[in-house]
Amino acid sequence: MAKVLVSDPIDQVGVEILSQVAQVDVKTGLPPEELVKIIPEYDAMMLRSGTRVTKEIIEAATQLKIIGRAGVGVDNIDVQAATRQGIVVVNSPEGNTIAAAEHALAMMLSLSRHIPEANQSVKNDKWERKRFIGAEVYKKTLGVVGLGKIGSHVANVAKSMGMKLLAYDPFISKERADQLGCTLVDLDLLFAESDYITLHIPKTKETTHIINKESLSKMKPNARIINCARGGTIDESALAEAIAEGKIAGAALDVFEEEPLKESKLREHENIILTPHLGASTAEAQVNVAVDVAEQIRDVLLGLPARSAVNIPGLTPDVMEKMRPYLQLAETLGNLVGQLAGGRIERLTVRLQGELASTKGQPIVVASIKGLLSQALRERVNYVNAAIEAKERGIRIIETHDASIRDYSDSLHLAAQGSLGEHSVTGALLSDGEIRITDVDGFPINVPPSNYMLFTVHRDMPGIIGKIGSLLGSFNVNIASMQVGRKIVRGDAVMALSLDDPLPEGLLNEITKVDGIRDAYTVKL
Ligand SMILES: NC(=O)c1ccc[n+]([C@@H]2O[C@H](COP(=O)([O-])OP(=O)(O)OC[C@H]3O[C@@H](n4cnc5c(N)ncnc54)[C@H](O)[C@@H]3O)[C@@H](O)[C@H]2O)c1
Ligand SMILES: O=C(O)[C@H](O)COP(=O)(O)O
Repeated sequence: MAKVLVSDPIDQVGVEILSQVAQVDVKTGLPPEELVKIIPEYDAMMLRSGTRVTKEIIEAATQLKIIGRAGVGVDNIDVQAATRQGIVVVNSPEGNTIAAAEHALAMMLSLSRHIPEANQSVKNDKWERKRFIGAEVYKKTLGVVGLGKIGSHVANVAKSMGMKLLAYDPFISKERADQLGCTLVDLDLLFAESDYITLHIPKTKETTHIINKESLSKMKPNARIINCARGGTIDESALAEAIAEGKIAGAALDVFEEEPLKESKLREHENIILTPHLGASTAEAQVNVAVDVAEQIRDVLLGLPARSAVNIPGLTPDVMEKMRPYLQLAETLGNLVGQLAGGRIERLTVRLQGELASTKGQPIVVASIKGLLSQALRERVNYVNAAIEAKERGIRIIETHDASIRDYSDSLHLAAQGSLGEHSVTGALLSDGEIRITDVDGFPINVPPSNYMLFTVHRDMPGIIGKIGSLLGSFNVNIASMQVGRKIVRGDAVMALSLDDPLPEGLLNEITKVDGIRDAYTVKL
């Protein structure tokens, strides 16, 4: 039975789903060295932001097939290392959207009305009504940085509270911003005009310290900042300083450069509200993310695709289901052309032909690469790491689309340029989904792929087919089917044989010695 390690607290419903297919061990708060020690036993891992899945842990994870993040952010996982090792990383992109948005809104209102301090004051037996004069958000300007799922929900609610909305998100269209009632502006204008600034961005190179000493100096003295997105997007010491000097009015932070928060000046100011990364911590969100991710882990352990894999973009279950026959075709052709080309492959061209040309090529390209590398890497190559493995081997991938119809309404053409020369193959699907190899090196044929195949390039002359047949017979190799493709009579031709048995050692060499044979290749599909 498969084994799943749950290394952060998740809702019990997730554990129940995983238990349908696996032994589930819930071991939270393990130090990294302990994780490195135990991870080789596990097929899957499920976590939240509390576990750092480092390169060392991934390299020790020899059985691991999937890492499930019960939440959105995967910045605590070395996704690159996982991808290289063919481990799928999945998350729950929407399970905690509402929880995080509501936390940001709660932070904004708490800041405006001094709720945490007022609460503390009453609990300390005081009644300080004058001390806690607040500010209304009605008719104030909210600057939303990052207008994705959470930013959009915050904008929607803020609009209904009568706020004016500015937004900065270089990847969002004006139409989308208009729909949400937001005016898209540049960052400097957003900083200068906003009374409240809320961050809903991932931490990237561009967003690291997007709020810093300089941007803080552009803000209004009454500006209040909310960060329920990611630590590191704000320069915390610059923020503490700006608030201490009265340059801005306050901040509410749920996420920090280092978590848990260590010694920090942020703790010193009354008008800074701090929560311990609680954005996703609602009962509802925890059920949503646990179900979403546990189901994906269960599916992957059952050999099914995951719906939100962050490192197999575009290969959702829908796409996999619809494209399955074409992915199989691409893998078969990739495997075939890789073996025909032999040696070191330098370039793979994938051409989607006929009606297939209108399809998104990426899944087919990935499947072609997987097939191409399968002889060298066996089960180590999968949809997750195929592209990265090709890149690391210096294989240039070219994807082209050609809508002109040939013999089949749609077909796939692969050409591999290698250290030993260039070879190409074309294949198509019959109406029942069966694969046909329809062309090898420009010679038309029509053969189904089979486990053991022999391809020869020879002079089209009498007797040659008989000689090959007798030679195979003398080695007790049974021919299941045979086809010859030629362009002109008595010119060059290609022979494709499907064999019931593998070629015995030395036979290929004998075949190449037959008069008229130019080349011979054995292939195992
Ligand atoms: N505090 C929490 O507990 C909690 C909970 C959930 C999500 N989050 C975090 O909130 C953030 C937003 O999550 P989401 O689900 O809305 O993600 P999302 O992907 O839907 O939205 C992110 C938006 O940021 C935009 N963006 C990217 N780079 C940008 C840049 N340089 N400048 C401006 N905008 C940029 C993107 O275009 C996108 O629209 C993530 O970092 C996520 O990890 C935190
Ligand atoms: O990225 C996320 O989903 C949030 O940061 C939530 O993190 P958590 O699952 O550790 O609460």
